[in-house]
Amino acid sequence: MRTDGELATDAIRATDATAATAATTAAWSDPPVRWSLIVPLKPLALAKSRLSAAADALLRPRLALAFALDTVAAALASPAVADVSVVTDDPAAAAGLAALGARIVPDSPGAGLNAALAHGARTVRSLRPGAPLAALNADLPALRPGELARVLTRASAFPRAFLTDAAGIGTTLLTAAPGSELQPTFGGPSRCRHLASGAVEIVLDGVDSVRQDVDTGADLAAAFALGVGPRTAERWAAGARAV
Ligand SMILES: Nc1nc2c(ncn2[C@@H]2O[C@H](COP(=O)(O)OP(=O)(O)OP(=O)(O)O)[C@@H](O)[C@H]2O)c(=O)[nH]1
Ligand SMILES: C=C(OP(=O)(O)O)C(=O)O
Repeated sequence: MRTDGELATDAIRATDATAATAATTAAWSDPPVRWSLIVPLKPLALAKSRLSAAADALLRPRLALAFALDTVAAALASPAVADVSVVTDDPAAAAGLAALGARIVPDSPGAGLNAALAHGARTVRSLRPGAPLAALNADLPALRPGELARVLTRASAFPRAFLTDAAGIGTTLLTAAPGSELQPTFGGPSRCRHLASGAVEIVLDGVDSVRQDVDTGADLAAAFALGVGPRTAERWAAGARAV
C-alpha cells in the first residue's frame, strides 16, 4: 500500500510527465512552427502549355513568371513560413524570385518535377536540419498568406500531409514534419498517390487560394474571381508587352 505522501509524489511525477509531453507536442504543433517551403519552377519557355487557348506563346512564359512571383511573395508574407527555396534553372525567374527573398536552388537533377522537389528537400535539410518542409506549386497566383498559414498549422499535426487542388484530383501542397521525408509524387492525379503513400489529406474550408492552381483558361478565371496578386493582374492587363 502506498502512503499518501508516495501517492502525492506519483501524482506530481505524472503531472510532470504530462507537462513534458505537452511541451514536446507544443514545440512542434503550436505556433510559431515556421516551415521551409520548396517551390518547383520549370523553365518559363516550357511552362503553362495548357494555357495556350487563353494566352499565346509570348504571354505564357510571362504569365508563368507572374504566377510564381505572386505565389512566392504571398508565401514569404505568411507567418507560418520561415523561408522559401525555389528549384529552378530559369535565370530570369531566378533573378526575380531572389529579389523577393527566395533562395534559388538549381534544378541539377534535371529529371522532372519530383526529382526537383526531392533535391530541394535534401538541400533545405542540409541547411536547416529537422526543418518542417512543404512543397508548394508555383502556379497559385491568388495565394493568401493567412490561408497558407491555416493549412500549414493543420499540417503540423501529421508526419506527412497534403492539400488537393481545386479540381480535387491533383495536389498543390505536400508537407513533411521533422524526421519525415517528403516523398513527392506530384503530376496529374497526384491526390490518389499522395493518399496511398500515407500522407493525410487536409480538409479545411476557406483555403481556396491555396488550392487554386492555374493550368487552363478556366483555372485562370477562377483565380481572378478569388483575387490574384499584383504581378499577375498587371501582366494580364498588359498582355505580352513589356511592363
Ligand atoms: N524545377 C522544376 N519544376 C517543375 C518541373 N516540371 C514542373 N515543374 C513545376 O511544377 C509545378 C506544377 O507543374 P505543372 O502544372 O505540371 O506544369 P506547368 O509547366 O506549370 O504547366 P503545363 O505545361 O501545362 O503542364 C509548377 O510550379 C511547375 O513550374 C521540372 O521539371 N522542374
Ligand atoms: C503537378 C500537379 O499539378 P498539375 O495538375 O499541374 O499536373 C499535381 O497536381 O500533382
